[in-house]
Amino acid sequence: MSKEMIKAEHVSKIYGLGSKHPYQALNDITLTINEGEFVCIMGPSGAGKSTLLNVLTTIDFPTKGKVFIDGEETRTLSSHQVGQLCYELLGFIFQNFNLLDALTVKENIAVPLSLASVNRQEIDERIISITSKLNIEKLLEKYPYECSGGQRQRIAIARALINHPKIIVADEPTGNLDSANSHEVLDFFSKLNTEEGVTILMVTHDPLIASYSSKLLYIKDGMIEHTIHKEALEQRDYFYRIVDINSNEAQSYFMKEMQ
Ligand SMILES: Nc1ncnc2c1ncn2[C@@H]1O[C@H](COP(=O)(O)OP(=O)(O)OP(=O)(O)O)[C@@H](O)[C@H]1O
Repeated sequence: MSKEMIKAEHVSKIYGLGSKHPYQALNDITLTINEGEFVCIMGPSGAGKSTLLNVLTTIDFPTKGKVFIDGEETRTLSSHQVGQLCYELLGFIFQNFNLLDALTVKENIAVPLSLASVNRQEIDERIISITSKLNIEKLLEKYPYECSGGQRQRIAIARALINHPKIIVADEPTGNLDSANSHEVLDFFSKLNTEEGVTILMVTHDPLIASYSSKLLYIKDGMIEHTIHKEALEQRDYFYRIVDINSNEAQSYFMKEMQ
């Protein structure tokens, strides 16, 4: 049986609880993400995609319900333990890259290891290995603002992977890239997933990007509306199913708005 990497039990998230205008962003979500799955979260703007990603990965915590990462219930951990869990298991990649312009590319990539007091030689070896895989080994002494968007995204990916995470967490990771760069990044993620068994959890708006996943969670109004498994489907047929769900949902939204 596959190992459960992330599990959510009856998770709800209410922003501004106790304020005049509380907002329920997630409503009673239960799900499991097994080791080696590549899960995409899709849904309309404001549906709760980023909130779900954040709550599943310790960036935020549920108002109600429980989240487990590798069997640990996140709410019960101290902030030190959360930091340790993130370092050992999770690699984060965001749309806006979150690179530090005052540091060189090499220093940016080394940040997670420097924070964990890994020795210099080990840091250098890991940087050489990951940057050559991502074809950015010539950029190490540059600063992020001297690099292109595609290069910056690869630097952010290198930083996320430098601690050999078991789970990659990505929120619109290709949102700022052109389609050639997006597909290069997705091919890289796919390889990590199929060849190294890295679990991937990703938010995207793009059905073509989502068609690289093995499971799609379509969320609407803070609830999981559809779950689709790729299983034996060809990527093309899986893509069409994802497109169908998105367009059916867009159509019913339009009909509701027009009434
Ligand atoms: N810190 C916050 N305080 C109050 N409400 C919030 C907060 N963060 C998000 N929300 C609200 O929660 C809902 C879900 O937000 P979320 O960012 O998860 O949506 P999303 O599906 O990722 O949207 P998008 O595709 O537009 O990025 C939205 O209505 C948003 O306005």
